[in-house]
Amino acid sequence: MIRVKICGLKTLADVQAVAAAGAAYAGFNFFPKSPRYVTPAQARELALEAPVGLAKVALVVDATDDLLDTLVETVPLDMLQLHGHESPERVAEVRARYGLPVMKVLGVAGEEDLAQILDHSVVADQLLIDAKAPKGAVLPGGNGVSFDWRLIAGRRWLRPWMLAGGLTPDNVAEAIRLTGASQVDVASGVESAPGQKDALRIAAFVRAAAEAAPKPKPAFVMPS
Ligand SMILES: O=C(O)c1ccccc1N[C@@H]1O[C@H](COP(=O)(O)O)[C@@H](O)[C@H]1O
Repeated sequence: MIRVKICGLKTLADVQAVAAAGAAYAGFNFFPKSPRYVTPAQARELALEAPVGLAKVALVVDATDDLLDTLVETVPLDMLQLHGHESPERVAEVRARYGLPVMKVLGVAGEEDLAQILDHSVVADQLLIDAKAPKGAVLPGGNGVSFDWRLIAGRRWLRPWMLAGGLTPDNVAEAIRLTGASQVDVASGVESAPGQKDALRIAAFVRAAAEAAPKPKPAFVMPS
């Protein structure tokens, strides 16, 4: 089974579309420059509407303890997604301070970016392997940019991981087959305009990911 995270939900209709499609994670974005930004109070209202079983993830970028304190006190959360330049030491600190699972995002553009994944896999609960943001981009993620998936084909890490970066309903199946990902994350690829989620694209994305899941091998039957 492929677990899908839809990131950057802003409305109740978004939460309903994500739940109806069968996604596993709903992401709320607390990076103020993002077109997907929500305030802690808005996220609280949305998170309270999420059905049981839909994990609520807070996306933050180099967040201060003050922001994290506010989020954890305001929003019922299941996971923190650290999408900035957080060091392994900071990841460990956040984990210890809040007692929530932490997913650390690592940006990949080339082979040289793979070592950092190993460093973080010792401390994070999950890893999110995303494309590195293009030079000069305002957003550190959510740019609809992919990396060369062959760089991580067949690789395994110590922790559960997700693939992100430029995924869409049209390419997610190929991305899963090439990388062996069992979890995928998308923001812009299921939108009709920046920050505007599209329920049909969300459903198509989750369906395409599910169809790409490796099929269980039939049991071997001894010929008589
Ligand atoms: O989506 C954003 O606006 C965003 C802002 C700041 C950091 C991360 C952000 N999004 C994350 O990036 C991945 C990939 O996005 P995309 O699918 O390529 O648009 C996304 O899944 C979010 O976790």
